Amino acid sequence: MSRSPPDPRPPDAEPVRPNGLLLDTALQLLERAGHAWPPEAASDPHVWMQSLVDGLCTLSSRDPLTGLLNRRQFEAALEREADRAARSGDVAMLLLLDIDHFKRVNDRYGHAAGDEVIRRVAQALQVGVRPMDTVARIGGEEFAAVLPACPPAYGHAVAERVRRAIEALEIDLGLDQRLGVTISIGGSYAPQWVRSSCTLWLERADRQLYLAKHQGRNRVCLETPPESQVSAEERGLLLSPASDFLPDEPSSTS
Ligand SMILES: Nc1nc2c(ncn2[C@@H]2O[C@H](COP(=O)(O)OP(=O)(O)OP(=O)(O)O)[C@@H](O)[C@H]2O)c(=O)[nH]1
Repeated sequence: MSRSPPDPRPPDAEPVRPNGLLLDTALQLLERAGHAWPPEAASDPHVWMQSLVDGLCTLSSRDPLTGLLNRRQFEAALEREADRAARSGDVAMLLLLDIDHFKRVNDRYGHAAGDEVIRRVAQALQVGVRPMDTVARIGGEEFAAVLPACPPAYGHAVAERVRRAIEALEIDLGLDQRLGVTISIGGSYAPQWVRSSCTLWLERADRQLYLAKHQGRNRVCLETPPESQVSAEERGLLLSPASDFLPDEPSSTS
């Protein structure tokens, strides 16, 4: 006879009722976020459950204002990219982007206008990079992007393209009001062949962002890519098949 698993919660804890409070809360959250249920969800419980789970996953991984990834998910993506750069020797670039004088936008036009500016900047950033790049909103008016396979020869051009696209935005605030904003961008590269920490990678980009702000804003500052400390011979060893490292077969004539 099968027995139910032990309940680890204290004996006086409220029972978790799948159709009770928990579910109500989840449904309220989805409703507030404007979750779109597929029409079949009304008649098919599997579709309903899948849509519920998908909706909750989206809520926990995306920024509700812009739909971009949130900071937590971005850090996970950055970890994966740092690993890949260390293993493959691929050059990955990290960009940190911060809207200039954003406080003035809120103060002058109101918080709703500020939100609209954040949404439009997010859209411009998303379309300004490749589909393989990861873009996130990591703070109030701060964004980040990690761009795999982005060598220094292209890095500046890519960041400049994004900066110019945002500078060219004409943000419609209604009542015939149009607003332009600028953005400062700092960037750094993941060290190839060496597993560094994402914290250090972020700190280096943040230093460049500070420089961009300090030098007058509306500009791109990228660090000089770190010189690889790995020699060509070592790289060869890293890429060789594992069989190259097996000890030689003992000779039968010795
Ligand atoms: N509308 C809106 N404003 C936000 C949001 N999150 C943060 N902010 C505002 O963003 C502003 C950030 O201002 P600061 O950090 O002083 O920076 P700044 O005015 O952009 O100046 P610099 O970065 O130095 O160019 C603050 O006024 C915050 O209240 C949001 O989600 N919506």
